[in-house]
Amino acid sequence: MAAQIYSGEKYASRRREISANLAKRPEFHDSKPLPFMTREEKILESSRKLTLISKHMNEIIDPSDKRELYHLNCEVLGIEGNPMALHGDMFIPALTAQASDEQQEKWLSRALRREIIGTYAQTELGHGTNLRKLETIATYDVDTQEFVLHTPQITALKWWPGNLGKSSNYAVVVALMIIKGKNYGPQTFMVPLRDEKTHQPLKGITIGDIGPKLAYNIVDNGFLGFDHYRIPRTNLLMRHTRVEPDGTFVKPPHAKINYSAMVHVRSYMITGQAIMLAYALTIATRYSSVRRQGQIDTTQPEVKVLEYQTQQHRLFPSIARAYAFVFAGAETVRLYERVLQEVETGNVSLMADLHALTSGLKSVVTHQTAQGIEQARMACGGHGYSQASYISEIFGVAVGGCTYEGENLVMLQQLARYLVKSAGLVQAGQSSKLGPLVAYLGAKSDSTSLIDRTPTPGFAEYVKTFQHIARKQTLKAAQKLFGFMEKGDTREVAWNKSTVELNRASRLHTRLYIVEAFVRRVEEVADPRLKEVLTDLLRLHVNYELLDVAAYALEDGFLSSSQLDYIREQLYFYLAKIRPNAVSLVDSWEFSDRELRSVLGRRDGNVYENLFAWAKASPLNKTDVLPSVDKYLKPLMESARASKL
Ligand SMILES: CC/C=C\C/C=C\C/C=C\C/C=C\C=C\C(=O)SCCNC(=O)CCNC(=O)[C@H](O)C(C)(C)COP(=O)(O)OP(=O)(O)OC[C@H]1O[C@@H](n2cnc3c(N)ncnc32)[C@H](O)[C@@H]1OP(=O)(O)O
Ligand SMILES: Cc1cc2nc3c(=O)[nH]c(=O)nc-3n(C[C@H](O)[C@H](O)[C@H](O)COP(=O)(O)OP(=O)(O)OC[C@H]3O[C@@H](n4cnc5c(N)ncnc54)[C@H](O)[C@@H]3O)c2cc1C
Repeated sequence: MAAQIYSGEKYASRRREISANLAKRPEFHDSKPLPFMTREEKILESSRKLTLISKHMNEIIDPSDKRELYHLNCEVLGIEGNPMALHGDMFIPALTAQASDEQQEKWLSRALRREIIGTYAQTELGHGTNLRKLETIATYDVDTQEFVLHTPQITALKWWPGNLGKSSNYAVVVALMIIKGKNYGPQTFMVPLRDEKTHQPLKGITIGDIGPKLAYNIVDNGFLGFDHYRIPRTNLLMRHTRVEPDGTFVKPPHAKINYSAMVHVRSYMITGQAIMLAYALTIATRYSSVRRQGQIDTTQPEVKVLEYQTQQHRLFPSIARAYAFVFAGAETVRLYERVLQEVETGNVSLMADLHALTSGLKSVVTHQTAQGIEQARMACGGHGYSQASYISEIFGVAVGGCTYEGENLVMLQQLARYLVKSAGLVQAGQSSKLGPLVAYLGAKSDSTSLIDRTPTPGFAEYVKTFQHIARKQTLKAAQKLFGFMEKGDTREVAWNKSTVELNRASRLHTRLYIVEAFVRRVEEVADPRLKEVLTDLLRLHVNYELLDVAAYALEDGFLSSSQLDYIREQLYFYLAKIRPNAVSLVDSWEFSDRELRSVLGRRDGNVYENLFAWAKASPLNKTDVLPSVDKYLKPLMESARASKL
């Protein structure tokens, strides 16, 4: 099963080897539990381990293999980030996709050798979503052939970029490019921020950390201001866009080609989110198979809480989603790598499809992941609320994904733009022009769903039902938009009046895609035992997801209430059927205890002993009497006692 999750036996077994190798190297382990450290201690500890990784990486992994590096980072550095997180996630991808060969020789090679540390500085105090209204300006000075970077007002301060505050000495900065008074929109520049020897900020740069966040606090998200700060013309990233010495602008082959670093993260983060969801479910499912509370049969001992149907309903559909997301994530990464290669040859035809797909997936997956993690925390009762479970940190990191790389409701609208265009083609009788991701929009629905109308409905009946729902909502939302426009609204006003419906269409389209990705993967599985378990999980998934969106199919009679009853019964049947395999389904992700960092979710199942040992190690228990008691509480009680006398 691990080979299914990790798209092949090779990487699955490499993960095991890497974990086994690290188990023998105590210097790579957390020196104490992360929840017992201050933010400063965590940053120090993470930097220590980062240095070790840089020194010994070649002994443990093939550093050219992104997935091996990812696993090494998960084991050693964990999810709370590290001082070079953005260096790998965005700085290097931005240089790879946007720097010219010459620029890559100058900077990318140094970045890859970790001679310099970089980040991606785009978002500002006043603007994150609307990139066209960024306020940092890069004005071209033809005389000196330099760009002058400037922060004209407080809202133009860069704000949020990861590792900007304290760790990075370079950044790919996004600024509005002005040449001879003309605004050429957001462009990307390579900008030195700190002296390479002293790490002091360079003259003209104001820089620092933005302070603690909900989670992800090892990362020093930062602020950055420029005071007429000059960089050479050749620091504009010029793989696709160019500015000649005389200020002539040479257009890229696609207007949004400079957004590639964002598309990179959106493509990869689907898998990252699936893994965080699986972390939380591993913890909660293991704990639920140890925790005993209450009885189902009063003549029998107390049961494991995993026997309760409500507990299964709380956890198992999310287990299915974690599998679905990791399968969909593998597809987005493949498409991203393909598009990256095609763009190199000047073919930008798939950029819009990739953008639409990743915008929708990013939004749906992060939202459902956060929901699933929070349910997993609640499924652990009181102990879920303790940081010993580590689920609160997993939640905090994962839920950030709803905001970063494009706020979810905004990104759903990006997909909606694509869907509306596709609906326009259908309306114009040009369905043959629809791309493969939306070809179903041009098909005709059956009059009713065939679920429950054939002896054992296959996945095709479910897929057709999801297609019907997504198609109906897309065409309806597009019709609403077109209707407002016909009545005289501008497109923008009409769009704003239709966005709740449009975003619904985007979610339904994306959920259909996720179901299809799951079906595609299960169909490929050859091993019959594995296929049976995955088929059960997929059946749980399709029934659960369909129930969740059934209102759309009930309202036009595509599904009847008796079919809905059938779907509910199927769901309950598969909850029970999956129960014996539940722990194996989470164990199949093969997370080591070190990677999971959860006292509650350890493989040995000694929950109570481990919790007690953890509590005893809490910094507060170092002394029996805290200074706060000596200083305040004792005098308070003493004076209360004295006044009573
Ligand atoms: C490897 C990593 C693995 C795991 C990660 C795990 C953890 C990560 C941990 C922490 C976080 C790390 C980093 C976080 C970083 C950041 O957050 S960086 C900042 C990200 N910011 C955003 O995402 C901003 C969101 N806004 C936008 O993207 C854009 O402004 C916009 C909303 C898309 C609108 O852009 P714009 O105004 O320029 O465009 P429109 O006029 O609305 O649209 C014009 C047409 O362009 C098309 N378009 C837009 N973007 C793209 C694209 N990227 N590719 C292709 N096409 C694009 C758009 O669809 C329109 O097309 P049309 O409909 O045909 O006109
Ligand atoms: C953990 C974390 C890490 C980050 N790392 C980086 C980084 O490394 N580099 C970087 O540059 N940035 C980074 N960011 C910033 C992040 O990308 C932005 O916060 C994000 O893109 C959202 O933009 P915003 O903050 O401007 O939100 P806003 O756009 O202000 O959103 C506020 C509300 O307005 C709504 N809204 C906005 N526009 C529209 C619209 N057109 N239609 C309908 N509703 C709208 C949103 O849906 C939301 O409800 C990070 C953020 C976080 C939380």
